[in-house]
Amino acid sequence: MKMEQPTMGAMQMSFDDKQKVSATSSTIKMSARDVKVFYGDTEALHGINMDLYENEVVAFIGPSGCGKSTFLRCFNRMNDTIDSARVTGEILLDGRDIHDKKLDVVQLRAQVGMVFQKPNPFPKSIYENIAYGPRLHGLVDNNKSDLDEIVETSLQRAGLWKEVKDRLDAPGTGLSGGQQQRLCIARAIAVSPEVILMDEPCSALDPIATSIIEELIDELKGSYTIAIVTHNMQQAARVSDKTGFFHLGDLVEINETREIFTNPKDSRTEDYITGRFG
Ligand SMILES: Nc1ncnc2c1ncn2[C@@H]1O[C@H](COP(=O)(O)OP(=O)(O)OP(=O)(O)O)[C@@H](O)[C@H]1O
Repeated sequence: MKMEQPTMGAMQMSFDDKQKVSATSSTIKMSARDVKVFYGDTEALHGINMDLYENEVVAFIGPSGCGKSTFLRCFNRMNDTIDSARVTGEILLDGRDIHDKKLDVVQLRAQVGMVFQKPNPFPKSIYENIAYGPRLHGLVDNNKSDLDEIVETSLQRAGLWKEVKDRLDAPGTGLSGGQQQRLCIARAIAVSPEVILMDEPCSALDPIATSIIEELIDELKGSYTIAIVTHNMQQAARVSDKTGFFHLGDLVEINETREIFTNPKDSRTEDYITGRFG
């Protein structure tokens, strides 16, 4: 995929235009402590430490293969689904170890929802795409009006309600790519998550659909903690409060997004954001 490589000057302008304000949240939602991930014998992540704060958007940037997606998947144990993957270290959600044997992984993945690169609605109606999770998690007693309300609220929060309210029985797969991605966000929202992980959620979308999702991310952070992997540095600058730069399986630095793009501490970060390597 082609990467945007804006200059520092261009990046500065986008900050000035938006007058982006630094994050103010101080409550840690999730923490990673000395997290390593191995695929077979290969160590892909070399002991990462990071805190995700409530109501904050953190962007993970870095060259292809540096471990951004692998690290993102640690927060809801999606690496468990990869046979060769082994995770060590500690990941805490509200101070609780998510690898605790008593913890229900299905419940964890509702609390820590995920949106993927390619929109992946179920081959079901728009309504059923949203209703499935709340039913599975017992959030409603199959009470139609409660379920209707969850479906409507979730679609509203994902900015899709107006476009689909008259065709809730139509297949989710019949929507445009951008609409499908918002459907997937609505599906994640429907099970009352606290954290939403997004793995390049706009990479398959056109610029208009991308900007709708970016606006949505800005709204959603009022209610959720969001971590987003992106190849697009302009996008990281637009949507995130903090940015972490990864390189060869290490988290080189994480800081306020403005700092990362205007005053990086590590020469590797500077080389990356100025397009010297990618
Ligand atoms: N399922 C897997 N099996 C074996 N190795 C894997 C697997 N998934 C990722 N890796 C390896 O782990 C390393 C990190 O990959 P990862 O996909 O996390 O990086 P990334 O920064 O998200 O890359 P990209 O930006 O290209 O998506 C790479 O060397 C990759 O080849």
